Amino acid sequence: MRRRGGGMTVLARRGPTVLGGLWGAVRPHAVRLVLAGTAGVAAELCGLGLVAAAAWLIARAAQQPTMAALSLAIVAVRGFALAKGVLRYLERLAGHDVALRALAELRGRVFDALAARGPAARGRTGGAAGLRGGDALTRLVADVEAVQDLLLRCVLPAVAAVVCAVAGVAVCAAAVPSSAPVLAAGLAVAGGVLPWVAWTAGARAAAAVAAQRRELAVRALDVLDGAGELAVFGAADRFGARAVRAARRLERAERAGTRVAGAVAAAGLAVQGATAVGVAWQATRSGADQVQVAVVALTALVAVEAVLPLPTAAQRLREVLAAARRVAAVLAAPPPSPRATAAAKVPPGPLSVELLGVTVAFDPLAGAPDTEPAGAAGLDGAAGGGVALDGVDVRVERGRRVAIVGASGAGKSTLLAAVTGDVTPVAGTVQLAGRDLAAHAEQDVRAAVRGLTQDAHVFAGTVRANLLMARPDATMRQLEAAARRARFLEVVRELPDGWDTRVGEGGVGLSGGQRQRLLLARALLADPPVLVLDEPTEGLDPVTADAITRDLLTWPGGGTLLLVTHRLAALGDADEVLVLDRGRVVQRGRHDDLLTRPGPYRDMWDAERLTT
Ligand SMILES: Nc1ncnc2c1ncn2[C@@H]1O[C@H](COP(=O)(O)OP(=O)(O)OP(=O)(O)O)[C@@H](O)[C@H]1O
Repeated sequence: MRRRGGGMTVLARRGPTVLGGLWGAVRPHAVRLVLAGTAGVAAELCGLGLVAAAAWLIARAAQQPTMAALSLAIVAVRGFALAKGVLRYLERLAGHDVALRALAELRGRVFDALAARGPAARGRTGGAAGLRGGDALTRLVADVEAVQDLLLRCVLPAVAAVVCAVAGVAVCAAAVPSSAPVLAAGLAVAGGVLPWVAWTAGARAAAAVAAQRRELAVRALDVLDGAGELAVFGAADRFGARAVRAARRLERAERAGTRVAGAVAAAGLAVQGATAVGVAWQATRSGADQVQVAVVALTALVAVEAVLPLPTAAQRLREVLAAARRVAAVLAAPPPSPRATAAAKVPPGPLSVELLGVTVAFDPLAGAPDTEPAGAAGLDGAAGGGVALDGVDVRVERGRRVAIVGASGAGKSTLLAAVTGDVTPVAGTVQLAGRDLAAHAEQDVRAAVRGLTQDAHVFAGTVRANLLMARPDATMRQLEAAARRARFLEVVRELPDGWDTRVGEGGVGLSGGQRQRLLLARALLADPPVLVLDEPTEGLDPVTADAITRDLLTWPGGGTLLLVTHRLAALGDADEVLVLDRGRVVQRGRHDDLLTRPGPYRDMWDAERLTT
C-alpha cells in the first residue's frame, strides 16, 4: 500500500527501511565513514575553539596583561587554526572516498539485482520488478548517484552540526552558565525549526518544479519529434508557443524554489546574529566581565553557523530519499520465480509446449505483469481490466507448426512471452517438454525457446556479426541458408560491403522491411528447439510475406514453431491455427476447416480478401 504524506514523521517511519537497504553498500567502508565523521566533528570543534580562544585573547590583550599570560592562548589559536585546515581536508578526503566506494558498491548491487531478474524485468512486457528499460537505467545511474549526497551533504554535516552545537552550549555553560539556554534556544530555531520549514516549503516547490519539468519535456518532445507533421499541418508556431509557455512556468517554479531557499538562508543568518546578541546581553546582565562576554558571543556565532547547513541538507534529503527509496525497492524486490534446485535437463530436438489454464494480468498503469494470485488480484475471470491471457489451455506437440492469429490486443504476443518465460502467469502453468518452465534452468529455457520478438534489436556492427550472435559457430553455408529463407540474401548482395556492411547505430540505414528480414534470418539461424516468431513478415509486401510464411510452415526439419501473424493467406500449411480474442482461444483447427465454419477466423479471412 502506498502512502502519501510530507513532514519529518514520514522520514522517521520510512527512513529505517530505506536506509537499511543502503547500509549494506556503506557497511564495508564503515571505518572510513567513522574517520570522515570524526575529522568533520574535530574540524568544527577546532573552529569553535579557535574563535573562543581568539575572542579570549583579543579581549584579554585589551587589558594589557603580561606576555606570559597570553602565550597559552596564542599557541591555542595557532594550533586550532592549523588543525582546522588539516582536519577539514581529511574529512573531505575520507568523506568523498567512502562516498565513491559506497557508490561503486551500490551500483554493483543494483546492477546485480536487475540482472538477476533477467530480461523479464526489463523487456517490453515488464517483469516481476516491473521496470521498464528507461526506469532501470535511471535507477542504476541517476538514483544511485543521488544517494552519495546522503553521506556527503546530509549525514556528515548533520553529525558535525550536532556535536558542534553541544560543544558550543558546553563552552557557554562553562564561561557564563546563564548564557547557555539562550544559545540552546537559538540552536533549536536554526537547527530544528528552519530545517523543518525548508523540508516542508521546499517539498512544495520541488514538486512544482518536477511537474513543470515533466510538462516542458513533453512539450519539447512534441515539437522535436513531430516537427515534420507540425510543419505540414501549420501547427508549428502553436506548439512552439506552448513549449515556450511551459518553459516560462518552469522558470517561475524554479524561482519560487530559489526564493524559499534564499528566505531560509536569510532567516538562518538573522537567527545567528540574534543568538549572538542575545547571548552577549544575557552574559552582561548576569555580571560577566568583558572577556567572558566576548567568548560566549563569538562561541554562539560559530555554534549557530555550524547548524546553518542543516536547512539545505533537509531540502536535499527530501530529493535523496526519493532516489534512495527507488534504489532500495530494486535491492529489496523478491527474486524471480523460484527455480528447482536440481533443474530438469531440456532434451534436444523439437519440444512440446503446453499452456495449462494460463492467465496473465498486467497492471494497466505500471505496465508490468501483476504477480498476485488471481483471487488476490481481484480478477473476475473475464478478459479486460489488465488481463491479457485468460485461462488459456493449449498443447502443441513437438515439431508441430502452429499459427496464432487474432485482432490487435488479443494477447498473441503475451502468449509467446509466457512461453519464453518473459512474463509469469498469475494462474496456470507453462510446460516445456512435459515439465514446468520453472523446473528448468532459466538459461536452458532461454536457449531452447527463442526467435523474433516485436522489440528485437539490430546491433551496431556488421551484418554478419548481427546474424552470428544467434549462432557464433555457424558456417557461411548456414548463414546464407538462413538469409535465403528470410529473403535477406538479396538485401545483403545489394549492400555496399555485403556481409561486412555495418548496420545499426552509426551504420547503413536499413528500411523497415530489410531490418525485419535481418532479424528473421537471425532467428532462423539460431534454429532453437522451439522457434517463436512474432509477426516476422511485418512491413513486407504481401507476396513476399506469404512466400516467407509458407516456407516457415513447410521447411523440413527445425523445431516446434509458434508463429504470430496477421496474414492468413499462407496459413493453409499450418498444422493448427489458434484464434485468440480478448485473451481467450476462441477457435482452433486447420485453416481450411476454420474457413468452413462461421466465426472470427472466417470474418478475418473475408476482411483480408477484401483489402487485398
Ligand atoms: N507491458 C504491458 N503493460 C500493460 N499492458 C500490456 C502490456 N503488454 C501487453 N499489454 C496488454 O495486454 C493485451 C494483449 O497485448 P498483446 O501485445 O499480447 O496483444 P497482441 O495480440 O500481440 O496485439 P498486436 O497484434 O497489436 O501486437 C493488450 O490489451 C495490451 O494492452
